[in-house]
Amino acid sequence: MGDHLAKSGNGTVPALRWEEPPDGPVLVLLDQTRLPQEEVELVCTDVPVLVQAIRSLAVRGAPLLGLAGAYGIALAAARGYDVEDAAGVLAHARPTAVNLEYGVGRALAAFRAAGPGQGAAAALAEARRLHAEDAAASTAMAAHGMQLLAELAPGGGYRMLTHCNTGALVSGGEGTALGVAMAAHRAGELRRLWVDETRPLLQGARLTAWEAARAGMPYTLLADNAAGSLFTAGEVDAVLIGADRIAADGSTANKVGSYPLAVLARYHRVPFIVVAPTTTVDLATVNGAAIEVEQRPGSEVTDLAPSPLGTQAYNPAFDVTPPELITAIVTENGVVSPVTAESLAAVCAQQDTR
Ligand SMILES: CSC[C@@H](O)[C@@H](O)C(=O)COP(=O)(O)O
Repeated sequence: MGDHLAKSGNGTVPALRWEEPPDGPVLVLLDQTRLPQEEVELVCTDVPVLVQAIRSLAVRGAPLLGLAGAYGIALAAARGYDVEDAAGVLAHARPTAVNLEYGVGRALAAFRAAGPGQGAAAALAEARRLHAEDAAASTAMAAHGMQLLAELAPGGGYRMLTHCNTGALVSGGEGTALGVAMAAHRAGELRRLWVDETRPLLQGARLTAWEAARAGMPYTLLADNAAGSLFTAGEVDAVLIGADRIAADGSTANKVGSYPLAVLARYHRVPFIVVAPTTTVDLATVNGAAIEVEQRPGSEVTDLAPSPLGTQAYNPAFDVTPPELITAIVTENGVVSPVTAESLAAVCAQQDTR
C-alpha cells in the first residue's frame, strides 16, 4: 500500500473524500492506523487497495464503513471493474458493521437502476447522498442525545464514559456517541469525557483522544480495566457508545469491551446509552446470537506487550450487549427507550421527530 500514501497538508483532512484528478477518480482516506503520530492520506485508486484499507482498519467505524462501501462501488464503476464482483468483496471485507453492506447495497442499486453508460455517475451520486444523510444524522443524534441527557442526568455538567472511537473519524458528520459529547462540550455541559483506551487496537487512546484534544474537550484516558473503579468512585453520569449492528430485538454489537461497561453501568445504576443511526439497525437479524462477530488475528493482542513467542490469543473485535442492559438507543429519528423490538422497529420506520 506504500505507493498510495500521500502526506496531508494542514491536519484538516476529512476521514474520507472523493477526488477526480486527471488520471482517474480516487477515494482518499485519512489512514487511521497512523494516527495520532501522523496524518497521512491513503489514496485508493482501485478496489483491492480499499478492501485492504477496510481490513487493516485504515478506514473503520460503522457509518464510515458504509460510506467507504458506497464510494467503493462508485470507484469500481468508474475504474471499469466488474461492479457486481466488487460489491461482493467490499460488502464482506469485514462482517460485523451492517453499514458496510448497507452502503454497498445503496450504491449498487443505483448503479443497476441507471441507464446505459450512467452507472458510475449514479453510484457516485448515491454515495454522496448517503454521505450527506450521514452528516445530517449526526446532527440529529447529537440533538436527541442532549435532550435525553438533560432528562436522565438533570443539572448538566456531564461526566461521560465512552469506548472505542465514534467521532468525526467514523462519520460524514461529527459522529455518534462522540458527536453527543461534542454537542455537550459546545454547550458548556461536558465536565469530563472519560476515554477507554480500547484494547487491543487502542481506538480510544489513539483516535478518540486525538479528536478530543483537537476539540479542546476536558478528557481523561483510562485503561479499560480501570472503569470499575471509576464507577465505584461515582465519577460517571452516563456511558455513551456507538454500534456496529443492532439486531431487531435491540441487542447491540459494538467494540469488544462495551458489554462489560453495560454490566458495570447497570450495577451502579448509571444510564448506558447507544448512539447510532438507523442505518446501523438490522431488522433482518433477529437477536444478538445471530450477529456475526469478527475474530481478529491473535497477534493484535500478543504483540502489544509483547507476549512470549507462541502465546495464543482470543481476539473478538466486538461483543454484544443485550437490550435489557441498554437504557436507550439514540437514533436520528428519536430515542428508543425502553429498548424493545416494537419501539426499535417504530423508530426505524419514522422520520426525525424533533
Ligand atoms: C459510530 S462508530 C460505532 C462503532 O463502529 C465503533 O464503536 C466501533 O466499534 C468500531 O470498531 P472498529 O473495529 O474500530 O471499526
